[in-house]
Amino acid sequence: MSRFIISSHSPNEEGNVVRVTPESAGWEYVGFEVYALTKGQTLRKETIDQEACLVLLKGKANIHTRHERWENIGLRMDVFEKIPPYSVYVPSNDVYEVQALTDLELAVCLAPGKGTYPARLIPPSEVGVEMRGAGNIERRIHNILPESKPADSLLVVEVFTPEGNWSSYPPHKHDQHNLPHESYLEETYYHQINPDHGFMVQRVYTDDRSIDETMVVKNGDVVLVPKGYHPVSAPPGYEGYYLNVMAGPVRTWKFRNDPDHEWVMESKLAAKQK
Ligand SMILES: O=C[C@H](O)[C@@H](O)[C@H](O)CC(=O)O
Repeated sequence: MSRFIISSHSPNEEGNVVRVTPESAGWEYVGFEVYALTKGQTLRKETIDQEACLVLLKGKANIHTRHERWENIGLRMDVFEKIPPYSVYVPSNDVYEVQALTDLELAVCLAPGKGTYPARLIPPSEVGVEMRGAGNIERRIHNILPESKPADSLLVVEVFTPEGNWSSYPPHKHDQHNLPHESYLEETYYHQINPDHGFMVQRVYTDDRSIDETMVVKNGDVVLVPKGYHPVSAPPGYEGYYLNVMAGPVRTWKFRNDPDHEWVMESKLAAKQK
């Protein structure tokens, strides 16, 4: 098993099925958790020194923070409905309580917080939707918490890769603090697959090939991307979903394509124009 794959497990007593901390990942910024809560179950956490983006992957909930409450939020009952999710942004030094109104799958995206912004609801209407690429590198993007929306560190996005297509392609990286050309962002991929017995292929590799791992990813796996390029491929018959969390010293997404392969994007876009 690759050192970059963290597999989900059955829910523990608080419903947690996977947890990545900066310490467990061996990096500084990104944390990530997924909870599978049954109807009526409650999860309560303090954010302390981290900001959080609570993404309702599927199901409905009441969510309260220290000063705010949102009742009966949630729309999709499966990520592959491909409708943008409800999310809640919670700053550091706050607390959140999630009451599951249905069986609920909740992603908790974490990064260092300074308490700059108040807790807020991010409804589906505020999630930017775009189709990126063309042909067999076209994919659907839901920009849940992009750098155009306020947060201290977090960037959160979800991606749908059609069967037989590639995403995060041409391969790109963001592992150098070299603005304005490139930003240093740690990244997690939380994968789901439809149908769920399928697999995805993800490669993580660096220019010097000091890292070069090609992984078979199962439903519910988290892939850590500490550095390097990180393309994803969906085999025929299997649609891929992943939720990305990114964070680093500066909250901006400036990536560099692998120069060997960046011609592919222009080629596919040109072919689409014909
Ligand atoms: O750096 C961002 C992540 O790799 C993905 O969100 C990627 O950009 C998704 C895509 O372009 O297919």
